[in-house]
Parts: sequence; C-alpha cells; structure tokens
Amino acid sequence: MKVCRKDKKIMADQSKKYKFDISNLNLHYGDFHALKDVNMQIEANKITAFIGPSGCGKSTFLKTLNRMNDLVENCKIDGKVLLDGTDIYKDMDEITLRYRVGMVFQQPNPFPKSVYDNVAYGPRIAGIKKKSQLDEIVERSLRQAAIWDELKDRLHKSALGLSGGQQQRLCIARTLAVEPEVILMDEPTSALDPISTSKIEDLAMELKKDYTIVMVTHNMQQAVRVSDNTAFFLLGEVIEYNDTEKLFSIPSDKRTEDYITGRFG
Ligand SMILES: Nc1ncnc2c1ncn2[C@@H]1O[C@H](COP(=O)(O)OP(=O)(O)OP(=O)(O)O)[C@@H](O)[C@H]1O
Repeated sequence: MKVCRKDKKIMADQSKKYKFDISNLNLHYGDFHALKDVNMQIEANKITAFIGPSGCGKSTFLKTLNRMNDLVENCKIDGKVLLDGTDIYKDMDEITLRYRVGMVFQQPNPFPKSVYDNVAYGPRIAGIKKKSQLDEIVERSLRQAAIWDELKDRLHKSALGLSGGQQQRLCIARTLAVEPEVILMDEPTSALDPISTSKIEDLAMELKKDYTIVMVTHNMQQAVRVSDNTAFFLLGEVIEYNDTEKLFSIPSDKRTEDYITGRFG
C-alpha cells in the first residue's frame, strides 16, 4: 500500500485482497463538512486501525461502512463505498449490509436479557427457531469470543451481571452469532481495564483469520500491537494510510509524525 502524495489518494496494491473500496467519500452534518474526500481500500482478513485526535471523523467514517449515519438527521453522504465490489449505498439493502458488517461499540451494550438470549437474538430475528441450532450457534459464538468457559454455567443468568470486559466479549459473541464478514469496533476497549483490554486485543488478532476488522482507537500502542494497517485522520481528512509498522516508524507526513510523537492531539 502506498500513498500518492499528489492527491492523497491511497493506491491499491494489486497483490492484496480488499474488502472495502471507498472513493471520493464526503460527509456533511448539515453545513459541517465532517469527512473530506476520503479514498481508501480496506484489506480483507486484516485489522485496520483509525487513529487521530478527538472529533477528526474516525467514528463517522467507521459508521459509513455499515450505513449507521443514515439514521442521523441532516447527514449527507456522497461518494462510493464498495463491499466486495457492491455499492452499499445504491445496490444493497440495509438488512443484508448489517448482517455482513457487524459493529461493536465503545460501551459494552448487552441487552437486559440472559447471556443466551443476547447471543441468540440476531439468529432468532433471522428466523432460526430450532433450539438445537440456536444452542450450537450460542456455543460457537461464545467460544469464538473466548468467553465460553467463563459463561457456560451461567447462560441463563442476566448479561447485566457480567463484568465490563465479559460484557464486551459477550457483545462480540452477539455480533459473531450472525456470521458477519466484517466487524467494526469503535474504541472497543476504552471502557475496560488492562486485563480485559488485552483479552479483546488477543481476540481481535485471532478473529482476523475469519473476519475483516476495522477498529477506531485512541490508544496508539493498541494500534501498533494489533493492527496491520493504520489510517491517521485529521479534521475530516485521511492524512496518511499505510502498513502500521511503516506509519509508526517512518511517517511520510509531518502531521502524522507530530501526532504519533505526542506533539499535538
Ligand atoms: N450527529 C452529528 N451531528 C452533527 N455533528 C456531528 C454528529 N456526529 C459527529 N459530529 C461531528 O463530526 C465531527 C467528527 O466526529 P466523530 O465522532 O466522527 O469524531 P471522532 O474522530 O470519532 O472523535 P472521538 O475520537 O472523540 O470519538 C465532530 O466535529 C463531531 O462533533
């Protein structure tokens, strides 16, 4: 992957497989231009991190990948977001999109239901009723989210009684239950202690074998630890996008360097 400095367009490397191809993406909240001409390809089966100071558009951009911004009044989006070549704004219905692109939020947000019912929620909505099939999905999802051993004896207890770190892994299991292809994570560990954070990071690295992961993080060490590629956002623009190792060791833009060395932000 390399940055074409002339127009800041990120040029695709033909040897890589891309899950998302985003071009000329502009997003306005009313008169406010929140995303400015974003061009980016997101690699399949990798972890891509978005970093940058508060308010620079990271979450807004993440949410364009599963059309969460559609729910925001006065939000106008131009440009293209292709998922495996299909335009998600023109040629895909939102339900299909949300099954294919799941999301995990900053604050763990389990439903006030049992552990089992949280994980079975999506599959039930998708029409799966058979108990044996739901049992199998619940176990598989909790195992994938590395929390089966901790929860297998309390499947029918309230999810609200779990620790924050357990709730977040349960939310990941709930996302995995509908077998998405992409998992968007918006600062998934910012509300967690270091041990739970480390569990979620290990989990993300394990999951990328089967899923494409895109993660907003304020924690630069986290981006270095877990991500393969990193995009640095500033004031609604992607300033630099590269292999994580390269971006952090030899940033090509002075603004990236200033940010990662703590000179601003
Ligand atoms: N629903 C909205 N209506 C109007 N403006 C919004 C809305 N959501 C976000 N914004 C503005 O868009 C800009 C980008 O916000 P966004 O949440 O994407 O930034 P961020 O980089 O994720 O910030 P943080 O790291 O603090 O979460 C900010 O100036 C924010 O105030």
